[in-house]
Amino acid sequence: MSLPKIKHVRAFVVRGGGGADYHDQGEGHWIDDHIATPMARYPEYRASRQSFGINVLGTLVVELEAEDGTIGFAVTTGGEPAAYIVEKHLARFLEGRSPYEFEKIWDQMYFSTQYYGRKGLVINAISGVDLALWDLLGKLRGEPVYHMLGGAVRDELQFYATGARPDIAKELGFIGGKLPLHHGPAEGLEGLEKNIALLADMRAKCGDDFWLMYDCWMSLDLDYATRLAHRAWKECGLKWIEEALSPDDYWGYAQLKKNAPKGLLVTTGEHEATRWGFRMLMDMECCDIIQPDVGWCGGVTELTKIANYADSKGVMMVPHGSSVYSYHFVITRHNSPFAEFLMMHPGPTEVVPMFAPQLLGEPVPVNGRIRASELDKPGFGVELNRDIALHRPYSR
Ligand SMILES: C[C@H](O)[C@H](O)[C@@H](O)[C@@H](O)C(=O)O
Ligand SMILES: [Mg+2]
Repeated sequence: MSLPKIKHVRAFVVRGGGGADYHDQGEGHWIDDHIATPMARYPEYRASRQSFGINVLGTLVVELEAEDGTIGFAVTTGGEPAAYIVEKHLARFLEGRSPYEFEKIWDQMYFSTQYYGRKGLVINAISGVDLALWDLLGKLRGEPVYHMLGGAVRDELQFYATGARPDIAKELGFIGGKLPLHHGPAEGLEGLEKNIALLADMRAKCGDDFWLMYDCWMSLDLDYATRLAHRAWKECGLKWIEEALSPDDYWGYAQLKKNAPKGLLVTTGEHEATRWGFRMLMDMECCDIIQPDVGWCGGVTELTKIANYADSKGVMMVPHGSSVYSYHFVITRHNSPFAEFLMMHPGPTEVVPMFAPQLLGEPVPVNGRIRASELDKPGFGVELNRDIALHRPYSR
């Protein structure tokens, strides 16, 4: 069965914030409210992650048009530099090729950029192209991506919620709430006590059975992470400590996993990339759960390799919140028993689509769940909102 070949590759950026670069939010949003980061050692960059540029890249939209006019697309984080890489470097490996050649296309995109890529922005760009390719495949075949990945292993997805209000997440039916950590080592013991006090307050509001997690966004050192882990677990029943250390500190994570109290899970991976990076995390026994972002780790083609290796080692794989791009994957995996939902409402006091306004038809959890049948649309089941300000900086 042959399919129309890929005719055009286009890379757009979106002006006006929000969307796939979900840290690009307005004033007063919980996601930019004094959250601990590696830059918090500089007081001038402590109050807001936007102050040091967390939102500097912006959204990348990759669009693939087949010979018959069918379009597949995807969004991820990358903005103009990623658009340059797509148009000037990666497009040559797609135009004139069959969408079925996603393995060879991925291989050529990765190894042709290896001399300057391997992680970060380049792999974000490759991920965006790969996701658009899977969307195009599904649109051409009239199949949802999850069918092409092997079909659902359960009837529904269940979600934990990331945001500043786990108490509200519980009322909305989520299975857990992941809080952003607010204070890192630069704020000393006083900051640690504030971290514990906030968690204790949420534990009192949520009761003993509701999962509570801390997301540390790479902000800690091993000693602080060890102390936080023990106190948060013992005093507040923390379920997991996430991304405590620098993604490059595999040795630190391996030691943190040894230091952590039995019963507390150590998780990381959203800023890791490719099968090789995740093999390092798993072979060095750095964590209990790997958390790749399918828009940053290499796309579906690479996440399949990462997830299979995790499955063979008995490691859970719960992707970092990436909307439909992770939902279609998680529903097909036994070692992905639940998924993340990033609460993009400013409070957050209500459930709103993650990649709004860019995606039309984006499903959202109801009572903390999305039924597999809601994903039964071709490709990733969403359409690009063409009323937004799309700009193609490197048109050819
Ligand atoms: C809430 C965290 O600080 C990040 O903003 C979040 O995007 C990421 O770490 C996550 O796990 O959702
Ligand atoms: Mg995280």
